Amino acid sequence: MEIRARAPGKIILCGEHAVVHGCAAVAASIDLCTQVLLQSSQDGDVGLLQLELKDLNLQFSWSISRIQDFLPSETLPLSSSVECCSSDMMERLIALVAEHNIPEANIGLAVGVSAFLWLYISIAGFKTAKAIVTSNLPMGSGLGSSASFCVALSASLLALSGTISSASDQDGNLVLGERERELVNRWAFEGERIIHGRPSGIDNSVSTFGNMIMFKSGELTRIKAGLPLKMLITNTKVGRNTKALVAGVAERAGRHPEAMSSVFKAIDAISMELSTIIQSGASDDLSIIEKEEKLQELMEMNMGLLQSMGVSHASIEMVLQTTLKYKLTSKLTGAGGGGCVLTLLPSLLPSNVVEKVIAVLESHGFQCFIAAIGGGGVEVCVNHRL
Ligand SMILES: Nc1ncnc2c1ncn2[C@@H]1O[C@H](COP(=O)(O)OP(=O)(O)O)[C@@H](O)[C@H]1O
Ligand SMILES: C[C@@](O)(CCOP(=O)(O)O)CC(=O)O
Ligand SMILES: [Mg+2]
Repeated sequence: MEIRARAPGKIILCGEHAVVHGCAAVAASIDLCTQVLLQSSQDGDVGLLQLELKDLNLQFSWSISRIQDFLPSETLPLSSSVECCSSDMMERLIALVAEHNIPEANIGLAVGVSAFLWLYISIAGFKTAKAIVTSNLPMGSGLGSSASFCVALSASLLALSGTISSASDQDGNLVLGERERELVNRWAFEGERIIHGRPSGIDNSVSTFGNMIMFKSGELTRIKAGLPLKMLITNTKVGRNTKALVAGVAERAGRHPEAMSSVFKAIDAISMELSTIIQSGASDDLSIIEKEEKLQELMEMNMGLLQSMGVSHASIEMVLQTTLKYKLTSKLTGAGGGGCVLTLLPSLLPSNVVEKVIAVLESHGFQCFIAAIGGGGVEVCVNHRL
């Protein structure tokens, strides 16, 4: 049997970090994704669990009996009853991963590989298989590579275990119902927990369900954009780690509870207003230009509040200043501390201005692209004949 799953990355239009503290945030899927190819029963590889991270040219392999010796197996696999990874289990997973020498430059991968092992064993049990992962999402840049990795893995493993077994459409993709997507999402959240420490759940939700969502206290509301949105994404290429940044914000909130709670509350109000504007249709009293101006103002306010949380970075400030010279508004997206920055491209902006701003940003060593926003969520395709 061969299973393919693909899950999109995301941009957060408003509300990152505050969403971890129960406030509203707005996110949309983008057309960059992580793909997992899961091959069960490889000839000659019986008794092995293999993980190949193709883009990084890294391979991991464990004998199933070694994993069984290492992990308490009484309750596994769990597949339809989602459970979180205990701290004892986490320590064992880290020890299993540490048996492989991960290059120092990729050391952040250790938690991703631990999440793989946890999801694999919890959902599929001790089966022989090989997972080949590819992604065109920059890793650790704020575009939700961790969530799309966990969503694609969870979906493929739930299909392998037979827990999700819907009919296929004409392209061979499983037609996933709401409950099946919900199960994928819950497992992916447990994977995100291993990578992020304290995720809000917004990234795995938008990767699972796609399109545009508002997310608050674990509740997802779908948003139908009535306004065409075009965003330039600038990757500063400054590496950072979501777990550390989220923990830093929590520590600041611990030191200044009243002030930080006001910051979070302001962001909540900004997210609500932003989602109302995005959803308003063409028949609304305000013209598209007026709506875009409001969005720019809200993005600017959100960025100011993110600065007050301590998650900006010199590279992000450089993008803000550069785009401001062209009267364009930008804000960081994701956890900040480097990573990616969004710039709203208003509908009447001449294309030569976009070209000029991209040229200046790229001359600083940044990488710019325009991603399509709001495509579908996770897709799974099962081939029983292989
Ligand atoms: N394709 C992948 N293979 C293995 N691990 C991955 C992959 N994509 C993401 N990860 C894990 O997620 C981490 C990056 O997640 P994070 O810091 O949340 O940034 P982001 O989600 O914005 O890309 C990586 O260090 C790695 O542990
Ligand atoms: C900072 C946060 O709001 C988003 C993190 O996104 P990313 O991992 O940087 O793509 C954390 C979360 O919501 O779990
Ligand atoms: Mg992440």
